[in-house]
Amino acid sequence: MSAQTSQAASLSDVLTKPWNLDQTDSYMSTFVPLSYKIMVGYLITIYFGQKLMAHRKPFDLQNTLALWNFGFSLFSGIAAYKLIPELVSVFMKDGFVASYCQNETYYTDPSTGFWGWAFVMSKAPELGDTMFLVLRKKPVIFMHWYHHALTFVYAVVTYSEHQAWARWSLALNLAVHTIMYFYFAVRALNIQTPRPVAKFITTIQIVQFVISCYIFGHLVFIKSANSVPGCAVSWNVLSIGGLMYISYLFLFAKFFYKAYIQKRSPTKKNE
Ligand SMILES: CC(C)(COP(=O)(O)OP(=O)(O)OC[C@H]1O[C@@H](n2cnc3c(N)ncnc32)[C@H](O)[C@@H]1OP(=O)(O)O)[C@@H](O)C(=O)NCCC(=O)NCCSC(=O)CC(=O)O
Repeated sequence: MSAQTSQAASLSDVLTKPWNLDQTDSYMSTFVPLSYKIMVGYLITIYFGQKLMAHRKPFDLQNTLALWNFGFSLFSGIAAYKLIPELVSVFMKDGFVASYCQNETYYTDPSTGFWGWAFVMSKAPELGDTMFLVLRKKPVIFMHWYHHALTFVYAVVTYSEHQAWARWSLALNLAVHTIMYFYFAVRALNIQTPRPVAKFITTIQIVQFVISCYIFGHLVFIKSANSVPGCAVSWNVLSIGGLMYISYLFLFAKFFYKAYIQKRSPTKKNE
């Protein structure tokens, strides 16, 4: 094989050339290892960023943060609009199990393929959420940085391994994030919202993780018993994702208990 043909596709190839899964896979073959390095860089930046900010005044970034959050809310809304109809259509046509076992044209279709990939890639700039917390000298709770770091790497791996389950993961997360980022944008503008609004958002986050855990449990069973031949799921994703969703469910349930039952804000001081 010549050096030219073995060269991986670049980000601009994926963005500017017509959608081609082989090309995206080629790009992702370099992005997967890079995502682990980005995750480590992210954790180091939080650590040293907080140390650096310890003796400085917090930056006043209200408007930038509002714009940032509105941007993510809008992006999530558009991506949800592009991806959810495909989930509904597969669900109606082939049933619930098929919707997390069969890829169909999810990855090869130019619309769902691209928007699914765009969702995964958006997890990198989403790490910027934490930089706003650091620069504004707000507590960075364990649940926040753990969630951001792990979700990023997990999303990249899941997409790269063409998991049919991604269809659910993306639809759920995009729907929740459209509302959550809108809430954060409104809050960044210092607009007060009734407490039930936050409670509703935490609830839909928890519902998202309950559905994810249920599907994962079933996928473990399917994979172990090979009861659905050709089910597009790997042990790699089942093990990382399974542990991830169980831990998220636990952390968000604990957050719910603290914030809305004990009424002690978990984000106003470190846990
Ligand atoms: C209702 C929630 C969305 C938010 O609850 P909170 O108690 O944190 O809400 P709050 O209104 O008291 O305070 C929000 C504070 O966060 C600041 N803030 C603004 N934008 C933010 C952003 N993009 N990410 C994290 N924090 C942000 C606000 O300025 C405000 O600070 P101040 O008022 O002090 O100026 C909750 O369910 C939640 O997720 N809390 C965990 C915090 C978090 O980081 N969540 C996002 C990632 S989890 C996620 O994304 C799950 C998923 O995948 O669905």
